[in-house]
Amino acid sequence: MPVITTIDDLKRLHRRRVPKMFFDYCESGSWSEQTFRDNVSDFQRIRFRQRVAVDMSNRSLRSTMLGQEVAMPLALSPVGSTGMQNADGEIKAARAAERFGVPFTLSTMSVCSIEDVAEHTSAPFWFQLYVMRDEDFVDRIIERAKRAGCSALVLTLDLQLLGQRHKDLKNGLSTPPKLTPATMLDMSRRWRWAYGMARTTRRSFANVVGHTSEVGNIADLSNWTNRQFDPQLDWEKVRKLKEKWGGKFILKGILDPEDARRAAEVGADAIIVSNHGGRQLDGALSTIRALPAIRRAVGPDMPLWLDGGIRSGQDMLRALALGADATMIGRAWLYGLGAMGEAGVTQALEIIAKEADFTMAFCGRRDIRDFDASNVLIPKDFEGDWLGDPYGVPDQAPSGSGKMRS
Ligand SMILES: Cc1cc2nc3c(=O)[nH]c(=O)nc-3n(C[C@H](O)[C@H](O)[C@H](O)COP(=O)(O)O)c2cc1C
Ligand SMILES: O=C(O)C(=O)c1ccccc1
Repeated sequence: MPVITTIDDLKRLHRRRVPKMFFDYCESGSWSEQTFRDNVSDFQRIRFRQRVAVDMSNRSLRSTMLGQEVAMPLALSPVGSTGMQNADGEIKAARAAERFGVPFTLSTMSVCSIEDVAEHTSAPFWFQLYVMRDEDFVDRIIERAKRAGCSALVLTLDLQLLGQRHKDLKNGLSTPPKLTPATMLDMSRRWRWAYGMARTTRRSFANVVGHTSEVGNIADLSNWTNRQFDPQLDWEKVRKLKEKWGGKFILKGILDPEDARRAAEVGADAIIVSNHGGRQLDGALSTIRALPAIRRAVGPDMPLWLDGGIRSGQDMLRALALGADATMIGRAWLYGLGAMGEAGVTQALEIIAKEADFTMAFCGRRDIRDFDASNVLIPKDFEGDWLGDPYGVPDQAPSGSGKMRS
């Protein structure tokens, strides 16, 4: 058993313990994967300002998201098919998040159902909705999320079509997975994973199966879901869904300042700046580079959460410094889950918290809520210099001038 001290260590163990088909599913971006890579590498360009001889005792990572107290300003992003990375994965991840004190988001495309996760946790979680063509499906799943006590609806806007990921196509990834002699051999070699999957009955998209008469009878669930993603989603539908839900309403998948303004106009309680982890529009900006202009577009008071590319506590701080109020992680917790189940998700959260805590201290901050643009150095060309620039880069560099978001 290797010593685990970083998110990368968890990823290596995930790769070893989970069938290649599912590891690849987690680790892919669309097409050339440029945006997937940029999401991670653009963070590295932001440097910290080391400060000394500042009292570093009594530090706090605590913050709030939608008025809810959180152990650190970070939530678990929704990840479809989580229960295929590790048996009962959604329940394990939700429990790890609850124990740690950060929100968990359950994907529409989950293996464990909404009710099943609610039964195995006590803190309310958030439900992520994919808008499907079948309105009856959408109505009923919203009702189920309400009944299960979900405390916020996260509406994902960047998947009206499913992005093309070469690895998944080459691996023949589908639900249920295609079982060839090669994939079966691979699965049997990952004995921990296989043992877990053999013991559980949770092996398909439980939120969807049995929900309409169509699903449950068909052999290839993937086909049904891919056909169901709604290409006609528009802002009017978004507004109606907000009304239908009637509770805290979060919009996920915003990457453009114009769309961020629209999201604020329809009354989103929070906006998640996201490009779906580089899995949808390849060649789009990384989320950390898109963030400052989005903050300028929506003003200081709109809750903005950055999602995409976060692999350390340092990245979480960088996002806060560039204008986010909080952050979301996808793969970072999924690596933990694939590597070691619930304990792995907990370890991912502990790694991030520890890195953030030390980095904050070295920068002369004791309270994460005070970490801001004055704590980092941003390269002059960071926001780019694009032709016909909708991102409106200001002449004045934000660093050193106090909070970028105020
Ligand atoms: C394997 C995988 C499955 C995902 N499934 C969903 C999903 O069902 N719903 C959703 O809104 N986003 C989904 N996403 C996107 C994540 O919520 C999140 O935006 C992304 O992972 C953030 O990037 P990061 O992995 O670099 O943290 C998925 C991402 C991955 C890697
Ligand atoms: O893979 C994804 O990114 C995703 O969101 C999804 C789409 C369909 C089924 C499961 C997850």
